[in-house]
Amino acid sequence: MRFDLITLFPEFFHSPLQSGLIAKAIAKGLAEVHCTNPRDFTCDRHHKVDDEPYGGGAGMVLKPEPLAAALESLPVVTPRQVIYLSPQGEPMTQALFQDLATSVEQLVLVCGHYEGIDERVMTWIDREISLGDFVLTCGEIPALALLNGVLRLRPGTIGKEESHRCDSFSDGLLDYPHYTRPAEFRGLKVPEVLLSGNHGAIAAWRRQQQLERTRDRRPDLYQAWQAQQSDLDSH
Ligand SMILES: Cc1cccc(C(=O)NCC2(NC(=O)c3cccc4nocc34)CCCC2)c1
Repeated sequence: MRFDLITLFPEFFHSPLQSGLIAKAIAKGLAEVHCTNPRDFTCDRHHKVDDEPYGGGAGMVLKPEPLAAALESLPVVTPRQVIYLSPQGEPMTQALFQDLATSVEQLVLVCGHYEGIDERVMTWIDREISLGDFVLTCGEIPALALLNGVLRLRPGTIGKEESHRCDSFSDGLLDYPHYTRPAEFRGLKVPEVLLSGNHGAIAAWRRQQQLERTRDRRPDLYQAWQAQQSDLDSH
């Protein structure tokens, strides 16, 4: 899978691309990640990538020419999607990651800065996706989240030991609590069931924990899960 990051700050991605999951996937040839800087596509002496907003107001807007030129400079691998990371986008979910991981060979991720990008750049954008409803200073952080979430779902990227991790969330529940050695730490004990070796009881306890935590902490997820369950039961 090929990822193209359109970013004014390619150095932002240097360390994340050299560590962990992404580095392993790149080393295994499962992914290519390229950064393209719109500043390299400016024609003026000052390499201007932003300008004042028409209509006035504070802040600056990313100019359309450098972004469009950067996008048009990319090789095209199909199927592809050009995504603008944006607070106006559809929210990131595990289902969205699954969809992207299985439906495209190239993901172009456009990262905004300042107040955003000139609206005319949307001509080149297929989809807007958001990390969530809050204010950030840049689109690079959401881009990295999307890259990580999609890449880990591609076959071969993560070992078997990791793959169960998404099981709980892929059925829409929060995770159960995790423990490791020592069995007692500062007087804090590990739940007995986990030391029992009774795998049926352990699985039941974990499922119960997932349900309780989801019900208590995320009633929205819990309701969606219940609806999904009754759908499954009625078929
Ligand atoms: C709720 C709200 C309303 C108005 C502005 C902003 C805001 O944060 N504007 C600033 C920018 N925000 C993001 O890019 C951004 C932010 C959050 C999630 C995201 N998921 O993808 C990209 C994301 C846009 C251009 C550069 C940074 C946020």
